[in-house]
Amino acid sequence: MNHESPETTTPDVDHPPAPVTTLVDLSLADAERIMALEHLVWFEIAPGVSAQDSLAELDFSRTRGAELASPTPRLGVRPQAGPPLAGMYASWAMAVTAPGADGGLVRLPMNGLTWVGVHPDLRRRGILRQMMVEHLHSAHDDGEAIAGLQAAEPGIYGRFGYGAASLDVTLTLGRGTQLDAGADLDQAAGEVGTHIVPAGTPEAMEVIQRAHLGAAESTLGAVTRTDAMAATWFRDHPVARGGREPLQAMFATRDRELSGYALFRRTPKWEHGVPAGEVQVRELAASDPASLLALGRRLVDFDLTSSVTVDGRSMDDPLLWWAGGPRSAGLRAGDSLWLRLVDVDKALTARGYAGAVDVVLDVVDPVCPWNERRWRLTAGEDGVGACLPTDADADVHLPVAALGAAYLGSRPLAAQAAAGTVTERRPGAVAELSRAMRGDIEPIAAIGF
Ligand SMILES: CC(=O)SCCNC(=O)CCNC(=O)[C@H](O)C(C)(C)COP(=O)(O)OP(=O)(O)OC[C@H]1O[C@@H](n2cnc3c(N)ncnc32)[C@H](O)[C@@H]1OP(=O)(O)O
Repeated sequence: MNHESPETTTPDVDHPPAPVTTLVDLSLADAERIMALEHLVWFEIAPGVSAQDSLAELDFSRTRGAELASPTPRLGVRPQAGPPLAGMYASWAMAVTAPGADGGLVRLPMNGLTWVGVHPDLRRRGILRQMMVEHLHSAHDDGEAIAGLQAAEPGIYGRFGYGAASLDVTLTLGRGTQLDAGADLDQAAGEVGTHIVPAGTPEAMEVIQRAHLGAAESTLGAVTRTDAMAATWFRDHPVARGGREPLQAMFATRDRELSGYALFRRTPKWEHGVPAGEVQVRELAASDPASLLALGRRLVDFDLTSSVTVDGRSMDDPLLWWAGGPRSAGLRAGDSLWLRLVDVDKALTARGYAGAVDVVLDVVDPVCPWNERRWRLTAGEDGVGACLPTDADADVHLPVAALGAAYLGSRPLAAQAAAGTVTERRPGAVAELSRAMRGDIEPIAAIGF
């Protein structure tokens, strides 16, 4: 599919004309110009990582580039294989765990956007907008009802209909932090075995992926990698990791069954002869609280270390409260997963509800106009939902981003109404919808992608 931006003819110094760009498929043959763009956009060159290794994670069936239709010759540029890229984006066929019917959870496909970048010479001239329109329209054509991303900057994606649906909570725990979980969990955690292996081998990567998918079944908000992504995700580049150790995997097992994993690195450090090594935990997930407790206890108990930083947690994470709460755990938080309902009806039918609901939604969505209409959302006491077009009067008027924000059961619509984003047209409708969409616990942060 090619979308072309309209050509502007009136010169305007403050608002330069939108460049005419064409969106094209990218392949490994474009490696040189992809890396040239990426280096300019991210100015973050990992030493020791080849272009081939960097690009191995991309799914080239879902990777697109923006080419200038008429590139002008540029002084000081050596000839390249093709015209330089004005921008690019890629996506992966991922999955997310959402609230299900009857108090359960449901795993749903999610189009995960990544590698978004526009050449600095061409920024703020509409190229991202062109790529986002194509991305969301392609997802619609391909039947992908839910799209997600992690935003490099928080101000970018709301205008494209994404809402921040989960928080990324980082905990910093001192070595030896007491994790007070109560006698029953203490006993259950005592029955969980843990062991450490280098994460970068094919054998370890296969087990990490199994543990990752297994834990996501019971973890609201969990975002998962495909098997293909997993095969390249944890390759370790000795030069790029600097003074830190190779990535390590810690596995939890109970009765020889895999029940959780942690991925971490330690950085050696000494202060006046006292060991002060730092542990950085990149991923931590378990299928049950006892396995999480067993992993957590080992992570805060490494010799020669003094602190452990754990990324990717939630406000309801047991680890946070076992450690004594936000002040004891040095809590910091930011936005994690941004969700976008590509097809409002399919996405709202796919998740479950906390109780009965019957509301007419008047959805505003200029980027995906097929959503911009009134929809009747119903669910019975069993929480099984259905969302169908209707001409009935609206009960709630809201932008599509508000539904993305509330989709994982966090960010209640009642709170969004209080903030002025959502408007009630029938008294009581916002509370009814808000309660039905609310989850029992806060979603976990997404993995980095
Ligand atoms: C999922 C991910 O991969 S997130 C990674 C995003 N990439 C980066 O941050 C890398 C560095 N930045 C860039 O490459 C570019 O500046 C981008 C991709 C952020 C923006 O690309 P541009 O082509 O300049 O955006 P474009 O001109 O299409 O702007 C579209 C809209 O977004 C707004 N916008 C663009 N960048 C930002 C920003 N960083 N913060 C807030 N608003 C922004 C524009 O003002 C414009 O708003 P409007 O349409 O409401 O008037």
